[in-house]
Amino acid sequence: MIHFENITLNVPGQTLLKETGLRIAPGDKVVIRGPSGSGKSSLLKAVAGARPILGKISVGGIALTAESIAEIRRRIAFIGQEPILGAETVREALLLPFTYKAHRGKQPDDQTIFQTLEKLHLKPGILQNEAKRISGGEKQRIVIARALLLNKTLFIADEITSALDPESKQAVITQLLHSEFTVLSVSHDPDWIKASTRIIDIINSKLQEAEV
Ligand SMILES: Nc1ncnc2c1ncn2[C@@H]1O[C@H](COP(=O)(O)OP(=O)(O)OP(=O)(O)O)[C@@H](O)[C@H]1O
Repeated sequence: MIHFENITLNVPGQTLLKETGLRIAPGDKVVIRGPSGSGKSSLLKAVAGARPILGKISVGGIALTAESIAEIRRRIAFIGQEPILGAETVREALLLPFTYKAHRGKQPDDQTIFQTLEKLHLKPGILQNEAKRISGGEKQRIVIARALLLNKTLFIADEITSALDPESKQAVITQLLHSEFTVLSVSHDPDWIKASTRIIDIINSKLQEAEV
């Protein structure tokens, strides 16, 4: 589902990561661990074409290039540490993709929206809130809700449980990790790591698979 081949991640004056290969298969739940500044977030961003990286990345058989970035982003649900919802209210943010040509006419009804929010331990009242005023953990769950409503199956998630209360965290773990989805994540949360199927540590600028 995601392949990395001969990748090198540089910051000025330093190589953070140099790796010959990593293959993530459909349905894998991969969590990346490593010290602060080791390049975990950068690696996730590189998959979405949002961080320069040397080497080859492919997603669903499509090689990441300047031309294919838009198509790859359409396939991925990227949940960053501080999502920008890009709309005035939470409802507008949630339904934003359904105003685009690719999803027009497929807007979910209110019942489906409420059920999706409930799965993520969010109350329907949040829809009326100003998008920029909800908490970071709520923003991340709205991005997940949007991806579920769009039937996305490939999730890239950067520390998405660190700000959550236990019930919300369990809801997110159930939706993303007890699922058929493919998930590439960064986390230090023991519950998230336990529910993942593969653990990869960044050690001395290399990716090293750990025992699960
Ligand atoms: N767009 C960028 N351009 C240049 N350097 C960057 C960029 N983004 C991040 N960096 C640098 O790359 C390094 C790795 O950052 P990254 O956020 O990937 O680390 P991380 O392992 O996710 O850290 P943390 O656990 O603290 O979030 C840091 O030194 C950071 O300053």
